[in-house]
Amino acid sequence: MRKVLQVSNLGKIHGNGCPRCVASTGPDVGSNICPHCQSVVANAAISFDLHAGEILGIMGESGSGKSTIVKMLFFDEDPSLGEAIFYDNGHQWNLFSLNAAQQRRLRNHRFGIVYQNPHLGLNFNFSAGGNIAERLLMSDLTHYGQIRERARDLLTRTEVGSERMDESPKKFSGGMQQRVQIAKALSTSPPVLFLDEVTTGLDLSVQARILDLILEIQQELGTAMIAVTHDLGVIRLLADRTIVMKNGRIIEAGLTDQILEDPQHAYTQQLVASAL
Ligand SMILES: Nc1ncnc2c1ncn2[C@@H]1O[C@H](COP(=O)(O)OP(=O)(O)OP(=O)(O)O)[C@@H](O)[C@H]1O
Repeated sequence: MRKVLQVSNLGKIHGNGCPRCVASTGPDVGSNICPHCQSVVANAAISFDLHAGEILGIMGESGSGKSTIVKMLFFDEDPSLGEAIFYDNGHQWNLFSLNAAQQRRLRNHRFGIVYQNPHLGLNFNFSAGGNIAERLLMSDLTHYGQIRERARDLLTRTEVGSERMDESPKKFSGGMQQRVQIAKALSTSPPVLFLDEVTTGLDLSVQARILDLILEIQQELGTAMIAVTHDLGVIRLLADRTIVMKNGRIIEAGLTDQILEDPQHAYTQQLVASAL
């Protein structure tokens, strides 16, 4: 399958860091805090590929470093270590060597993100349609009629309903707000979509419908996605392949079915057993 992202040895250290940070933290030590300099090694030695059209799950307990991976790839945080290559229409972008304008361009055109907290993904002072328009205006589409048409389409497709286009998302339920975030992220037809705990905190039936929508998008648009979650149910339903994290490191990676049926690492075995 065609590769869209190649992540190599990525890592993030909060604090001054020291030469012993990486070797002195991780699952073998049971901590992500460097005993020598007290820096937090949010993650290190993170390597994986993302292929066109697949959903890659990143699973692990709170604090294991999952969200930090997505934050670095979406340029919300600068990495301390490693690199990532984005393969796009014959171009290869070395993500962390790009200047700020190039990074902004990728964020606005080629990557989309849906956050757990809708306040991070949406501007609650704008209408649902206005939120989509805001993203489209940062890309190439500037014609008012075309923007409204695109917003209407997206809100229909994500089952928010085009009749609610001019309402603020602050009046919407949590599930609807996630749908508006998804519509906004999809507005530029990005080949890569990042999903950070998108169903956490929602009712189970609402969660199920959002997960169905995500699968429909994968099937219809062939969008490659990275889905960060601590929920094994979400992994089971969405992810083709899964990475399991603990104390800032990948402890297991492979096809989701294999990981769930025959987990190799003791920690994964415990996670799977506790969800049964
Ligand atoms: N700005 C920061 N300064 C210091 N430590 C931080 C900072 N941001 C994150 N961390 C730490 O980095 C580690 C990884 O955080 P991250 O948010 O990636 O974990 P996570 O697995 O996504 O957890 P959660 O599911 O709770 O969001 C945690 O120990 C966290 O406390």
